[in-house]
Amino acid sequence: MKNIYMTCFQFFISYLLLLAAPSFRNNLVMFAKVVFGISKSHFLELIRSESIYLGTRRKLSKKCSKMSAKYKVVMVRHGESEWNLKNQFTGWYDSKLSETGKKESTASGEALKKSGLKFDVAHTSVLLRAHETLCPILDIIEQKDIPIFQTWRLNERHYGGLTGLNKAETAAKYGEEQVKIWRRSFDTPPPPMEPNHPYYDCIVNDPRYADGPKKEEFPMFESLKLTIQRTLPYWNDVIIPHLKEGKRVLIVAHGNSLRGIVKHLDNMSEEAIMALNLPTGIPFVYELDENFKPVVSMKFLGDEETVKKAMEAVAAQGKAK
Ligand SMILES: O=C(O)[C@H](O)COP(=O)(O)O
Repeated sequence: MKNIYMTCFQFFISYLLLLAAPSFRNNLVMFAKVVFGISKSHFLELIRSESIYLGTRRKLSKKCSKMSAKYKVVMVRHGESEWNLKNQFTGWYDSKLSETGKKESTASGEALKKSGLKFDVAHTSVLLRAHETLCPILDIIEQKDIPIFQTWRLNERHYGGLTGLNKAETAAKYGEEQVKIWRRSFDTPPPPMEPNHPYYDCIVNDPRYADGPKKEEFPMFESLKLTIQRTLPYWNDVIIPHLKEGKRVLIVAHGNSLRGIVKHLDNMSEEAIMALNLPTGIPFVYELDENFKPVVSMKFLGDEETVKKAMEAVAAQGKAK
């Protein structure tokens, strides 16, 4: 009985705080503190992760639903790679798909087949894991003959000196916060890849880069901001013209090159994009209006719970074991 009185009292106090405190966020923080007894930082972290994933998307789809769609683009982050499996920073290292990654690619193809989506053109990076994801997809949807455009501009962001390091071990050494900054901050880049780095030669001298990037633009590290600076020209100069020609576009690329495109399309803030972790091998659909603004935003071809769990697993890769 005493507990019931106590709970009612807490709700009453919280209600008064909701009316009295100056900002809505502070109100919520106080409400959570009084009723659930959780700290401000914990509560803000909860708001951040939940609201970015659910709230922002709901807000976007509400805003979008009034407009009419003219273009459709489907994006897929490649399936799990061997280095994803070993939890190593990969960037421009050319890791192959793991066995799970191969199954994810097949599952992507099957999801696309089930949804009846067809394409006129596919765009991908020059990295094997993206190509190994795209091929079974096209096979399953019986569209092996469509033109495929490969470009370094859709490559994963270059992880610089972190390339090859284990993410959990790096978190244990430098702290989870630092690893989160390297992985998810908008404009703090990882340390550069120096010429004595074990993977420097195989990346810089890889013949597939003979036609670009130019020597002076060849990255030695990239933040998300820098990644967007080389991805967006491709979106604007190649993909948009294809859409304007009425082509249905499929993009198979990487966690961070796709995050850059998503940030651009959904006009996400630097803070909001930090919380987005794209899962491997689950296609997602954008429908765009005549001005290339989303009418349908990041609609995954997978059930919400599976997608959410897969996103959380990607976020957790940067935790110390
Ligand atoms: O390059 C990598 O290591 C991954 O493909 C993307 O990694 P992230 O989720 O740590 O940015």
